[in-house]
Amino acid sequence: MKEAISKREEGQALIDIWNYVFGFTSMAVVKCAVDLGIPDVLVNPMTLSELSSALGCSPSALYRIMRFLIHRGIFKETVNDNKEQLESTIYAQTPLSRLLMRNGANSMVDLLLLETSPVMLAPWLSLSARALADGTSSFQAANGEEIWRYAAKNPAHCKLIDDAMGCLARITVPAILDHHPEIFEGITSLVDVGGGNGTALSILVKACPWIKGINFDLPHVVSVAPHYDGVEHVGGNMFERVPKADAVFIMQVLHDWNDEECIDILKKCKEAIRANTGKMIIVEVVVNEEEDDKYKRVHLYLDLIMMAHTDTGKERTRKEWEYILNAVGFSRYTIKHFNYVQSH
Ligand SMILES: C[S@@+](CC[C@H](N)C(=O)[O-])C[C@H]1O[C@@H](n2cnc3c(N)ncnc32)[C@H](O)[C@@H]1O
Ligand SMILES: O=c1cc(-c2ccc(O)cc2)oc2c(O)c(O)ccc12
Repeated sequence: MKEAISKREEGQALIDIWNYVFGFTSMAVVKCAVDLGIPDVLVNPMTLSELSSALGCSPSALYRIMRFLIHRGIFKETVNDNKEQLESTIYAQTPLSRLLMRNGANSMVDLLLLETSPVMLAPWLSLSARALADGTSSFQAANGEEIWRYAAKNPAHCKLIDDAMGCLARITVPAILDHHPEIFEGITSLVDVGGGNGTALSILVKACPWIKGINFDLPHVVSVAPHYDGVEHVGGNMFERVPKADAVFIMQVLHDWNDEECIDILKKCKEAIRANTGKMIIVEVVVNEEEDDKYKRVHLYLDLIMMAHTDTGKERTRKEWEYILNAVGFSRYTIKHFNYVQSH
């Protein structure tokens, strides 16, 4: 019996291994579909010939791309009810492809464009045993600078990062407001440290008009940030000084840094919050090592993204966050969970 199981497992392994040898194909074909604009064009079901003429691309190549994406559940193929047309099937959207529409609800396009950019892909190729052994930053090995200095010197890439983070903020901030609106009660001013182009704060102050928002990031980032009512952009360095406010909000920033750097950043944040009644709001992933929850794969992806894209960043478990919070002197804290997605 045991031998039969191991034979079956070995057989399955010979199939599964190809997911890792050719895994990049899925990302590349999804990127191709987004570049072609297939999710946006296919708002109404179309035949292959209608889609290829709408996109201006070869029907034979398009057929093969759609065949792959349908197999992965990104589009679907249904019976063509229009009997006047020769083609018996039509292509249609799915919930997955709607997330790849450039202006769709919860669009993930800007994050996909960041992750599939040559600058962000290159570090994965230098994520070698040597780099892991001597702690060389893969991003720096591939691009010559650590990510934030690189972004300061390359405005186009900085925009890719800012747009990607804005795309995430449009998903995470509404989820935070939906699950935990009480967090923002009693706050009249809030500084978003590492707030990027201000997308997160623009959503927050719209939902909480009693809050004055200060979007704090590096000078080269805020200098090109759009105007938002209720949001003041301030340039600076979070390792030196953070603008004062009732509350400090810091989202997906600490995971870019090691423990000592996080402690330094949070000490500057602690100095900035209103004495006695001020509030520190940290939005980060908490890796659940005990059980396999449905977000664990995303959290582990993210941890490796930090390994590839930052010098010292990582995702952290509850215990690892508690070490940092205690080291900063936050004796009292509450960990509130929220799901990125509204799992109906
Ligand atoms: C991963 S992004 C997070 C952006 C935003 N909080 C969000 O979640 O959408 C990290 C941000 O930290 C900013 N940052 C990096 N080093 C900084 C520093 N020394 N001072 C202030 N901001 C910094 C970057 O410019 C970037 O906007
Ligand atoms: O490439 C990234 C992606 C993220 C990221 C992705 C998804 C999330 O839910 C949160 C964050 O964060 C990054 C980051 O903080 C960074 O410094 C560089 C790259 C990325």
